[in-house]
Amino acid sequence: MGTIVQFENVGLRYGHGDEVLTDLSFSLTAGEFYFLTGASGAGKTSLLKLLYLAQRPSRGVIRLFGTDVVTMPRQRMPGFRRRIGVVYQDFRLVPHLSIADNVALPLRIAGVHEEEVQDAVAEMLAWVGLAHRAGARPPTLSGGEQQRVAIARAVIGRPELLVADEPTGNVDEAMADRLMQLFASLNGLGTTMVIATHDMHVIARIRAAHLLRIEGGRLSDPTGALRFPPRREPA
Ligand SMILES: Nc1ncnc2c1ncn2[C@@H]1O[C@H](COP(=O)(O)OP(=O)(O)OP(=O)(O)O)[C@@H](O)[C@H]1O
Repeated sequence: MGTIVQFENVGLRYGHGDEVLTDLSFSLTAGEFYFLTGASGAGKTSLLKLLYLAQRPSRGVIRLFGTDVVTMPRQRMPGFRRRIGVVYQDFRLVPHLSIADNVALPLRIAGVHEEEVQDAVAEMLAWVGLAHRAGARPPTLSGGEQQRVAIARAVIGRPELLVADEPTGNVDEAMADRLMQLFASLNGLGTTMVIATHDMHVIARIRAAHLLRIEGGRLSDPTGALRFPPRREPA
């Protein structure tokens, strides 16, 4: 498996403040499962934003799918973003669209045939336990339900890279287990996973996953995934 993400001496500061991410140099291997942990404010969301191209670094090089995305012309960004599924911490659902239409968005943008879209949306909504709410608008859902819609939308297009920010933060343990099964299946189909979470129960669900930890804007690597060839164990 090749390298899907490569950071070289990356730093990030917001405005004129101190660097919130410092000297990040690592690469992620395609097809692997990574958890990102760290205390509140350590820089997890900032690192994920760099990964899904919502933020440019203040210094350093980031290569995604083999291309330097820092110097890449802006007009190429949307093509790259379509290869990445994102579960945002604040969900970012489109409030005036039904849940089914929110989940369908990535497939419609990709020009998938409508019949196929309908089947895939029905399957995804059933998986996240929201088939009965398909016609509802996001503002009428609970936080946990909105989170499940956001996950369904992020995974439906089988992205090459899935980036998720605390994706089980608003659901109970049984649903968290179910969502982790969904992530494991997607990973089994070849998607590289990067999931920020505080939840050790969730981390324990994926035995083959690598753990990355951010402390004070610096990355450490308790499982050695970044220094040695990745382990491959059954999930
Ligand atoms: N848009 C911004 N402007 C200025 N500072 C920011 C901005 N976003 C984040 N920060 C600062 O960057 C640091 C890292 O924040 P970040 O959101 O990446 O942490 P986190 O590990 O995701 O935290 P949490 O677990 O609470 O979501 C914090 O000190 C935060 O205040």
